[in-house]
Amino acid sequence: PITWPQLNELEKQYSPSQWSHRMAADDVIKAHVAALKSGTEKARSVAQMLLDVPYGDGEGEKLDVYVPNSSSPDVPLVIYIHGGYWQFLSKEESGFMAVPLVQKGVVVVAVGYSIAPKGNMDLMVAQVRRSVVSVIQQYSHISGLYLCGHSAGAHLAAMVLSTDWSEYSVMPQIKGAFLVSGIYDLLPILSTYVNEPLKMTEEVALRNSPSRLVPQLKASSSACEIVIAVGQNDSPEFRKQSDDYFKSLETAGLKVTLEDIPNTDHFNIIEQLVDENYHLTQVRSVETI
Ligand SMILES: N[C@@H](CC(=O)c1ccccc1NC=O)C(=O)O
Repeated sequence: PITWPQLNELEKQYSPSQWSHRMAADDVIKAHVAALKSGTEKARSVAQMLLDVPYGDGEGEKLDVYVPNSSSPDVPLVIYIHGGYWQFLSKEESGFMAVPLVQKGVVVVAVGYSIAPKGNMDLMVAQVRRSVVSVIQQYSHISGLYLCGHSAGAHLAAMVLSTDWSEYSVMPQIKGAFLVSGIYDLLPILSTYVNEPLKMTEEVALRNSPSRLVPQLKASSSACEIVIAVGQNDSPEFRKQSDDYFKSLETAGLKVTLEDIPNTDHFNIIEQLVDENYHLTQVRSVETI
């Protein structure tokens, strides 16, 4: 069980489990992990897949591909980047949203990356960027590439959109990005418990904050349709992170919308993507197909 040190106000703002209206903090995290696990088991029982496909030489550099049965080559592909504060979770419980997508003929890729303390922020950002390059090299025939990330994964997805691809062998054209309950400015978490395993310096936090890379995003991803989603019951600070990032992207002239999802918290906002009738699943399907 997770023990709660005294949290100061900022740390409480950055403790998503403290804000759920459904359950106590420990229970909401347990329920979240259980939902992700059972959803991924279900996806693995219904979809064809390729597990542990390497995208680099590093130990954690593997991804899982969930493939639709109707194998037309010209299909959309969604890369899902899991959350967990850059220190929890893995691709092993990140195939949960594959079911409604695979049924609609979409390929879903769950990316693994080296969480802290093994990995650090620079490495995780470099890994997800390389995973995207590897996917388009292997699936060059796809009709469109989409990114979806939750929480820390939304941060990493925003960093992918903000990549200067000139140092890479290909220039990914990402058609849509679905950023769910993310953190886009890393400076506020520097002084919190979240940074204990990450050990970010201010310099690291600055260069890995999507909020400071909007000009690069505009240069690399100006055609991308971006949806920023946040839960009604996310903390005020999390809601502000989404709101501020939305405003800067909008001001920069990007194609971006902000979805404020009623009756959801930081955890069930993404868990419910297993449900094809859920509002966000519908939004995402419209974006994707
Ligand atoms: N201390 C954090 C823990 C947390 O965010 C978390 C823990 C386990 C698995 C996932 C998590 N967060 C988001 O995906 C919290 O208060 O929610």
